Formats: sequence, C-alpha cells, structure tokens
Amino acid sequence: MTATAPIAVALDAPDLETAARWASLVTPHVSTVKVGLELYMRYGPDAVDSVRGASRVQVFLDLKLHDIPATVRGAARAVARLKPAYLTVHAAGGPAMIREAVEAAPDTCIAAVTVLTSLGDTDLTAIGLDGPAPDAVRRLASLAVGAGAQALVCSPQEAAAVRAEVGPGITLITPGVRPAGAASHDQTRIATPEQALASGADLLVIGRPITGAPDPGAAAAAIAASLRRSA
Ligand SMILES: O=C(O)c1cc(=O)[nH]c(=O)n1[C@@H]1O[C@H](COP(=O)(O)O)[C@@H](O)[C@H]1O
Repeated sequence: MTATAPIAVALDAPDLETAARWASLVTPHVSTVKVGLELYMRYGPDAVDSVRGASRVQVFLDLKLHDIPATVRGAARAVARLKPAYLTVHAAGGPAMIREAVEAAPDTCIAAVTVLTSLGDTDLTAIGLDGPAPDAVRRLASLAVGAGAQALVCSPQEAAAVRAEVGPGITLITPGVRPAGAASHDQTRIATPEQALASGADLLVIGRPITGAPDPGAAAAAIAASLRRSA
C-alpha cells in the first residue's frame, strides 16, 4: 500500500452525511481531513467522530480561535479531549493567547494562522496590518513560534520565506492550493500543489478542488499522484 499524501481535505460541507461521505472517499489517499467552522458550528464534537470513522486518518480541527487568553485556554481544553492532530488559533491573538492554547492541549499540535490566504495587500491596508503579505506573515510566524506554536498556516507563496525564518522543526500548513487551471474561488494568495510542496510545505489544505469534483476520491488520488511524481 502506498503512503497517503500530505494533504488535509477541507470538509466544508453543510451536513454531516456529505462530510462523512467525502471523508470515506478521500481517506485512502490523504493523511488528514479537516473539520472547519461550518461543520463544527452545526454538529460540534459529533463532526469529529463522524469524519474520523473507523479509519486512522488524522483530524485537523480548524476553529481559528481568537479571544482573550483565558477564553482560548478554556476552548482549547474543551476540544483537546477530541484528540485532534491539529487545532488552529489566529496568530494575531497574540503570544499570551497562543501560549494558553499550547498548554491547554498538550497532545495536539497548535497551528497559528498568520495571514488568511483570502487576503491580498489591499485588504491588509484596509485592516491596518503592515504589509506586504510576506512581511506580515513572517512577523506573525515568528511571534507564534516564540509563543510555542508547533505549526504555522500561511499561503504557499510565503512558505519558503517562513521556513527560512522559523527553521526546520515547525510544521508548515498551506491552504490556498489550486491545481493548474482550477478556479481560485475566494482565495487570493495561491499556488499549485507541486509548488506548495517544493516551497517546503508539510501539509497542503485543499477543499473545493477535491470536494467539488464529480468524484472526490479520484480528485484526491490524482493530486496525490502528482505530488508523488514531483517529489
Ligand atoms: O486555517 C485554515 O485552514 C485556512 C487558513 C487560511 O489562511 N486560508 C484557508 O483557506 N483556510 C482554510 O482552508 C480551506 C481552503 O478551502 P478551499 O479554498 O476550498 O481549498 C478552508 O476550509 C479554509 O477555512
């Protein structure tokens, strides 16, 4: 049996049946499935159990926590019992908040989201965040790692620069991944799966290019095969 590809499929579905069906189709090919806000807001912990099923797939719980440190500590502690492999927090929540999440979920890899891949430089100016994006990402990456985050979320466009900034021990997770010719949807800072891997990403988050395909299992298998060829 071939090893699964370092891909987290974003199960952004309106209902649990659809998410569980996508999960069962893609898990032979990918290492990880991601439960995000859409599913968790509706189903809570059941969403995690349901997509995990009987398989050994890793679950990435993407709740993008961003609140005062004590509240994030409580939230991280509450979901730690679900044993997700990864849990996201926003790096912009600051070092004290990140530290609380790391301490509250010791068996989970806390992944700090730097600058959302949907944002471009004009958005950063509107928000009041000093850009350009690669500079803001590097700054937040360094802050998050200093606070104990073991993983970082950034676009594949910044992965090489972030790796140079934080060194080899940190897991780099990149959404904003689109196979050549695929629709970008609401993503702004994108690259192909092969480019993401070559830039040093450890885990590629891919949603709609897989889940929106007529056969999500075949779409996941095709991307996994292209990554194997490019490795
Ligand atoms: O934390 C994330 O996973 C995340 C961070 C980010 O900066 N951008 C981003 O798109 N994501 C998530 O990655 C997934 C991307 O999905 P697609 O655009 O359909 O491939 C979605 O579930 C987003 O919530």
